[in-house]
Amino acid sequence: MVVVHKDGARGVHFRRAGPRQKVYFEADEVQAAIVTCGGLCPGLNTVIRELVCGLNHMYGVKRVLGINGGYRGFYARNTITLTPKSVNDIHKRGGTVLGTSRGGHDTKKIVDSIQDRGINQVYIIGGDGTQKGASAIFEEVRRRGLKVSVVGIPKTIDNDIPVIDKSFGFDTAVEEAQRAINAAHVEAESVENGIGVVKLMGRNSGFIAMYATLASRDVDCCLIPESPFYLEGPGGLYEYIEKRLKENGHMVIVIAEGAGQELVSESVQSMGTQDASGNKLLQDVGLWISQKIRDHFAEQKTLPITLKYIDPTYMIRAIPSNASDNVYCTLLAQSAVHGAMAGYTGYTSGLVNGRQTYIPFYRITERQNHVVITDRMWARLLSSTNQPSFLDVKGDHEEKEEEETLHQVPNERISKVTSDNNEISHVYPAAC
Ligand SMILES: Nc1ncnc2c1ncn2[C@@H]1O[C@H](COP(=O)(O)OP(=O)(O)OP(=O)(O)O)[C@@H](O)[C@H]1O
Ligand SMILES: O=P(O)(O)OC[C@H]1O[C@](O)(CO)[C@@H](O)[C@@H]1O
Ligand SMILES: [Mg+2]
Repeated sequence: MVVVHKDGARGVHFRRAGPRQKVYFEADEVQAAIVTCGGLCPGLNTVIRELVCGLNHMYGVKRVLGINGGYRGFYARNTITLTPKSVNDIHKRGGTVLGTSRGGHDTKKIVDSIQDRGINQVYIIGGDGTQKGASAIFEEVRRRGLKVSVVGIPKTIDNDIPVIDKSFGFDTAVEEAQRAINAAHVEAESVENGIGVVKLMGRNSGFIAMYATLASRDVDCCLIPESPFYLEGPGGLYEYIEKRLKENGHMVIVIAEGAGQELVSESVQSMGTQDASGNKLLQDVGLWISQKIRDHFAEQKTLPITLKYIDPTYMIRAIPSNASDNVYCTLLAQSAVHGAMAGYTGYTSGLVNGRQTYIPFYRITERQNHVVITDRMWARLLSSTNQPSFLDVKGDHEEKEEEETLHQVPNERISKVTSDNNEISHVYPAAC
């Protein structure tokens, strides 16, 4: 059964991944290359391993090169020969055996290198930036009329790549985040009015924070970039912390690194810089919020708190992938190989509605995936933590007050629509 939204976009279908009857490349003419770009993610080595083994075992391809250190490795570094033997154990290690980098994408130099080395299959593993780079390589390869398959494999622990169900490594990262949350909870519940603050990755998308919170059940408040929050006044964070401490004696806050950046910039001078790939560098919201909470309760003098701040940032992405991510990485890599061997190009291998598919690059690069705070999952989180939605921002308050002052009806009588005849009748309130 196919379930569609009544008003949703129709007619977007992706080609199903898998082996094809007709194989475009002869095994001995294939010169494949693999590159990993952007930040680390659990499962990178598994994908590399399964690409090498898939090419070799399924199609008899013997020549596979590893490009060292991300995109710039195409023109600035030596390559590594990859064989099933050399990659045999790498899935047990975190990181990427090929190395990675940000920046350094020079389309012309990269395609020159592809041409010079006689590469005819390029497997590019990386996040949203990497897929944009892969798309530029694909266009340049096409412009030059080269017989080269350019294939993307989506990677990001932030889960910010659109269309696909989720990115590999995400489950592993969420699982590892549990350890930090658990530590924060143990610290918080061991003292009077203890607060544990955990900062997790997610610069534009709060998926890791949201799923880590839902998985844990120890988290009382989850703050993500998509849901602006405020500290002071009714419905604010300080009020909620006070309530939670009075109710429960301790609390845990999970905050995504991209949350509340506008608040931090108000009080800390913005660095206003970017990384080598052009991604905005963020302020440390975890440190900032911890200090704000400490200062607030110190000023109040009514509720002495103890706050512990845990920042497991790189720990959740520098680890090997768990069992389910290993399976997922294997399927992505095998699908990528089948597509390239069949002669497809300009696609990303991805899971869509539970099916392995080939997604044209432009679908992946046209937008970013975000937590939709009006959607079910965020509502489920709010029900689970019972935290404020922070939708009642100051502006809304003012509006509400204005609305309330409009209700100046004579207080003896109120209007009601009757359910049986739909006529408006006037009834007296029960208390009168
Ligand atoms: N618009 C773009 N066009 C071409 N290349 C790009 C573009 N954006 C980024 N890249 C290149 O892609 C590589 C990785 O980009 P980036 O550092 O943004 O990481 P990413 O792939 O988005 O992964 P993540 O954000 O998950 O760490 C870099 O080498 C960068 O130069
Ligand atoms: O310090 P680096 O390597 O730039 O990586 C940090 C960024 O990488 C990501 O993990 C995405 O890969 C983001 O969540 C984070 O902001
Ligand atoms: Mg990115």
